[in-house]
Amino acid sequence: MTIRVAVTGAAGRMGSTVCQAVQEADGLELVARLDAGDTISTETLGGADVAVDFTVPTVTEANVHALIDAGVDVVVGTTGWNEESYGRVREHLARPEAAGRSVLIAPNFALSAVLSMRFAALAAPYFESVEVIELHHPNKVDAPSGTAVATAQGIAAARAAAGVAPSPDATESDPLGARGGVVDGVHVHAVRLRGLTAHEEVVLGNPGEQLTLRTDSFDRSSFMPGVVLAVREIGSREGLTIGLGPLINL
Ligand SMILES: NC(=O)C1=CN([C@@H]2O[C@H](COP(=O)(O)OP(=O)(O)OC[C@H]3O[C@@H](n4cnc5c(N)ncnc54)[C@H](O)[C@@H]3O)[C@@H](O)[C@H]2O)C=CC1
Ligand SMILES: O=C(O)C1=N[C@H](C(=O)O)C[C@H](O)C1
Repeated sequence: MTIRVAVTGAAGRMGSTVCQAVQEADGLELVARLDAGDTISTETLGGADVAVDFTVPTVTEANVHALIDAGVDVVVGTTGWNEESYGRVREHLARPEAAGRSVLIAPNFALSAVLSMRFAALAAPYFESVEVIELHHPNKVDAPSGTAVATAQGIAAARAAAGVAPSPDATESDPLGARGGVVDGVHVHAVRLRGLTAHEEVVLGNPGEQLTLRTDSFDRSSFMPGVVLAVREIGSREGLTIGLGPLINL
């Protein structure tokens, strides 16, 4: 059976790459390309079964609610989500009129990044210190990256479950914010550099040793197998799924 796919943010870097990947994938058909200024409705979605949203953090939540109302399942790669916005989607999906609808929201669809997040959570309880450094192209509008936030949250949860103390840090003065942002107690640093695409390092330290986990998306093609998998699988899932991990037994 063919899965009909609409893309919101279709003119963007990710959206246009997704359109091409959908057109090249067996069993998928691209039926609508929407971007800023286009209304989301049953008509404009062109009979889609699934919509893929790669827009901007300020609009993605509204798009997801509109897409659920328009009767499609939704795969979301846009960043900017948090527990409150996840909660509103869960509440929407629980309404009778949304019965059977599913949403998957993943901060990163690249296998290397998904595995790196998992490895970081596994390693985090075994080290005194851990910090996250994300590095991206300078056109990115949000910092830190959604991946870095999710990585830090996973690290913090693993350390809390294991009863590990906070990373040691004697800093008393930091007028410029040079120690970066802090997500659930984990320091996160953002680099924006022309020439980069999407990269992340998790550095973990003990006396006399360091573990570095690094993931590099050199090209947006790295995200496409995960997006296509999510499009294929979303119809057989219920409610809200967060991350690609559950689809690949991670
Ligand atoms: N989950 C993942 O694996 C990945 C996630 N991302 C995230 O995807 C998002 C998009 O990234 P890029 O494609 O690089 O950005 P981009 O700026 O190239 O594309 C965003 C597109 O959304 C459009 N847009 C803005 N408002 C809209 C609206 N109301 N309705 C429909 N379209 C609208 C813009 O016109 C633009 O074409 C970002 O949040 C980024 O962090 C990026 C790469 C991988
Ligand atoms: O904006 C990007 O480019 C990316 N955004 C996502 C994020 O913020 O984590 C995923 C990937 O890092 C690329």
